[in-house]
Amino acid sequence: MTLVLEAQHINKHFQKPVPFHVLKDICFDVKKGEFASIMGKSGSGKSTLLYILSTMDTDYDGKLFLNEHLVTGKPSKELSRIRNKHIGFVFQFHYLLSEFSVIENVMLPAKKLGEKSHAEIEHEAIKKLEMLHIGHLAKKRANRISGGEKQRVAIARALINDPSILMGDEPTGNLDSYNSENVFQIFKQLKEEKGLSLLVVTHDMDFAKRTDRIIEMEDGSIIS
Ligand SMILES: Nc1ncnc2c1ncn2[C@@H]1O[C@H](COP(=O)(O)OP(=O)(O)OP(=O)(O)O)[C@@H](O)[C@H]1O
Repeated sequence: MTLVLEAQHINKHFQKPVPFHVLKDICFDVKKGEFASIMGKSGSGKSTLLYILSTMDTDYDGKLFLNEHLVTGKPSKELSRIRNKHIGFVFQFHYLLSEFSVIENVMLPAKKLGEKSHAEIEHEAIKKLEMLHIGHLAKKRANRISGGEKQRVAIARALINDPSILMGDEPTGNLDSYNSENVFQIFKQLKEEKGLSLLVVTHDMDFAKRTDRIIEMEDGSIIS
């Protein structure tokens, strides 16, 4: 079975304010089409791990593979390109550019990648927005839509380059139960219909128990 993501013996230390071994020999993988969640108490190292797995943090020991290629040690420019093309990221806060329209926000990562024409990117962005049932919001300014709609726009933006894996750091943490369920159903649909792999840090047990696998962390280690 194809491994989309593989972490081998990831260790990380913070030096300040005091030396601290924050991630201890983390080993796991995410298979193609798998929807996994990471749970654990506050401070157990979930976000620190996710930032390494998403290639945003390169200061660690161990090896990280994406689509079975080693990404550890690659130069930052190459990593940035790999990240933009292969990893979609959804945060607790949507980080949309409020002065831009919804569709402009969604198009940005594809513009940055620079592999398609403006018209092709626009067409893709409309498709993504329609898939998430927010096609009618395309021309609206990003600060003129609701919180739940903003998170769906952030998901459309994360999907614009057709990534291999979608990662989320508390993607429903700022949403009410209706919109949280909506996001869960979108993720499930992406897995089932597109074969997308998903890895989501969450505190929401109701969310996590419906994913394929819960990776539980405690004090910087995976305990189950
Ligand atoms: N830049 C940093 N320097 C030093 N220590 C840090 C730094 N960032 C995080 N930590 C510490 O590392 C530990 C893990 O933090 P992390 O944010 O990964 O936990 P978490 O499991 O995601 O927590 P939460 O659920 O509250 O978001 C915590 O003890 C935190 O205080």
